[in-house]
Amino acid sequence: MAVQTTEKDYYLNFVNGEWVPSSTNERTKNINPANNDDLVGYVQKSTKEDLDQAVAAAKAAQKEWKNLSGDERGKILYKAADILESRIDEVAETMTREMGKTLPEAKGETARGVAIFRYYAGEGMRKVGDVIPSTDKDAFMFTTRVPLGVVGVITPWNFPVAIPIWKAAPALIYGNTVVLKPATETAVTCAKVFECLAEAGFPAGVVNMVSGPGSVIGQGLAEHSDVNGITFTGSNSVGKQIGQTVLARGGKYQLEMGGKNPVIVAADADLDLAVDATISGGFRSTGQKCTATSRVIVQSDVYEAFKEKLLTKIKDITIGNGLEDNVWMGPSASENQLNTVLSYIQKGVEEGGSLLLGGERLSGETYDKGYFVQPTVFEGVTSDMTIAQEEIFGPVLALMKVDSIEEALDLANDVEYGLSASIFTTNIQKMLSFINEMDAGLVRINAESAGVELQAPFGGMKQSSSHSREQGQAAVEFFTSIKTVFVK
Ligand SMILES: NC(=O)C1=CN([C@@H]2O[C@H](COP(=O)(O)OP(=O)(O)OC[C@H]3O[C@@H](n4cnc5c(N)ncnc54)[C@H](O)[C@@H]3O)[C@@H](O)[C@H]2O)C=CC1
Ligand SMILES: O=C(O)CCC(=O)C(=O)O
Repeated sequence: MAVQTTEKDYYLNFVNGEWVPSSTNERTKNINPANNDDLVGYVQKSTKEDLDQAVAAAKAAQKEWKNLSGDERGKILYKAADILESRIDEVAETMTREMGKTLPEAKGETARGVAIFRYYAGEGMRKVGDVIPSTDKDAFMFTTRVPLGVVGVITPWNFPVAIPIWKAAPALIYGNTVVLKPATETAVTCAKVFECLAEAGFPAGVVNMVSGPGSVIGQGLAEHSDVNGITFTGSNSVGKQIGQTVLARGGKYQLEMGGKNPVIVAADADLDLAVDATISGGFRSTGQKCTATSRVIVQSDVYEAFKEKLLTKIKDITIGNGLEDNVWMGPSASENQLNTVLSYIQKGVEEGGSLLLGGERLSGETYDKGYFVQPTVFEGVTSDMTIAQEEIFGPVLALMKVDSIEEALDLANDVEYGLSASIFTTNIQKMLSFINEMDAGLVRINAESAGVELQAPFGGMKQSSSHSREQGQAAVEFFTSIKTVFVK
């Protein structure tokens, strides 16, 4: 196996079992968003020609790969898990340097990647179909599943290890081959995951990675007639464009997009628990999760008490370079993302929200070379304001006061998204109303809005997804087709 770099800090594409530069040899420089003097590495700025080579390799490898037994494919996934586990510290440190989340979070995410590999490795030994009684007494009818073929995987920068793995691992175990386009912002971290895949011994062409601009490599994958399915996580606008492109050529697609996730705090809630979960859900990963809490809907009886506890605790948050001990929140992942967050904050003020805390870019010696923003809390936010409707992807909470749980539920549902939602209450009737009435793919009771478990289905309602689900057993629905067999 060729080594992954031609020079220190240069990361190549992985195509047909080899590490290769892009055909133009152009690169993008990735720096640490906590300290822009820190160079993380250079990644390939690939072209359509590079992509075509990867797709051709994946297509050529697919038949032999699908004809292995599930157990044989699973053994390679187990090996990938072991290799990633042995490199957890290095991969996590790269993640922290490349996109800013704190080292404990990055380690947790890498460990989750290991567990996802193992979960899907085990899938190779599980049932693939059902026996269905035929109306003909002499016939035998059953279902089996077949892979799609070549799967294009387009991933974002906010979970640079877990998302590529939770899409690629099920694709592979069910017999598909993969061409993955990582977000450029975190393509070094993804290259390290691919080093693990390269070492695990996948046959040439089964897994490929091509980095480069979304408009060229992402759009190129969506348009490619030899790519049978596209799985995407990222922004709503790009997701919809991909969906339309793939649909137009009759391919299969799966989109996981934004969220505008509420937490409801009922009058009977354990307020300390609700405060901790709101902070964790809203500010971990600097608010850059599609499952992040962004709207906090509080019953008026406990509004002032909740607000006081929340603001007191937020003031204790330590902000800085996520590699340092005792730092709880890192920077925004890029200058672009920081500017997006600051512009939403400005809009919040202009549209009449009251800024209770934060709202500024952090400055001073620790912060000037990075993209740090203060944890920010608004109150007096109404549903018609931009910060109550659009995904911010930053550490910004909007407090909204309501008189009843019915009003809270109406407000919680009054957005175009429906990914995740939480309620804090000790009352069983309120829990049940919330479970029934909340339009979200993930509803959580007395727990923060983020917190996806790899063995459970994950995906959103309304504009948050293509109405499909990924992870857990649900993944089989996207990555395979059912074949109904009738034997007589
Ligand atoms: N649902 C989620 O988990 C995520 C949501 N977002 C949201 O999107 C906003 C913007 O973040 P971006 O990184 O710009 O997201 P994005 O949607 O532009 O990027 C996601 C992936 O799509 C690729 N891509 C970009 N343009 C493409 C195109 N025309 N065709 C095909 N692929 C394309 C990107 O290179 C990346 O790999 C964030 O502020 C956040 O609100 C971003 C990342 C993850
Ligand atoms: O909350 C999580 O663990 C997953 C979030 C996610 O899928 C995302 O932000 O893209």
